[in-house]
Amino acid sequence: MSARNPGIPLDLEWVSKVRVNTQAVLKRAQQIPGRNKNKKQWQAAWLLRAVTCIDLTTLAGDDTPGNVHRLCMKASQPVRADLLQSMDMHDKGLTTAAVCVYPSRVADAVKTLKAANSRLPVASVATGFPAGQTPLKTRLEEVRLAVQDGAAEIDIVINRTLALTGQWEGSDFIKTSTGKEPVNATYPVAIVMVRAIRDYFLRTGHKVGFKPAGGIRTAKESLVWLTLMKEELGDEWLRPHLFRLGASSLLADIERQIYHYVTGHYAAYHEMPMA
Ligand SMILES: O=C[C@H](O)COP(=O)(O)O
Repeated sequence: MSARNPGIPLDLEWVSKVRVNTQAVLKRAQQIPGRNKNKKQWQAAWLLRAVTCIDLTTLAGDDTPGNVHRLCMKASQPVRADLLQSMDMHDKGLTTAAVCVYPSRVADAVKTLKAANSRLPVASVATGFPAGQTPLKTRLEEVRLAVQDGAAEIDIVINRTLALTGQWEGSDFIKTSTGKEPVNATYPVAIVMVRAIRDYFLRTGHKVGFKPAGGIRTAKESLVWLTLMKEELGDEWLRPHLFRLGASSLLADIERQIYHYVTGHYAAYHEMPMA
């Protein structure tokens, strides 16, 4: 994580002055997918970078200690060792950025990672995820309990009622969505959000991170997200302290593409077991 954002007094005049040129944003969003033309080893390098930015996530009602254990092991060794060896990346300590689970599964994740001698952070969604419609008292208690169980990062569902009525302040990271909505991370919305991050940085000097989440499933999409971040905010926002991809199944496709890069053919699904 980057240095904490101390926040600034809420300036609704600044907010109300923001204007978005919808047509220009939509045009820009259409262009970005065509802008990453990297081939072969450069593309493989970008895919490995994407892996380091993934919050490998399981947020299912039927999560168990068992599947959280598998998720953590996968996050600690996200790409098959023989593939990394072929790319001379076996000794770089490649991991995802974090694992992301429900508060009640934090202790399971922490236990597995500790046993595996991994320093990977555990992120917990909290505060009445995904609707966020629980009282402040229980929201705070949920955060306290997740931290007590060892969560290093908390994905807070903002109180949208307060946000819509202009009662909000700064944060360290902003996330597109919970991943549980019919529409989640989209490029046009992301462009508006990252430009707000840029404005905030220019005005205050504080760097806020960005996390698109929900429905990001293909290696190709991960490259588009990296391109968007690089072009809109610069190279520093291509690193896990300022950029995360919240995703449950993206890693599987990235590993398949890396397999293809290394071997020249696609792996059968049974050759790429995924947590
Ligand atoms: O924050 C993470 C998202 O809930 C994951 O969404 P996904 O299962 O569509 O990848």
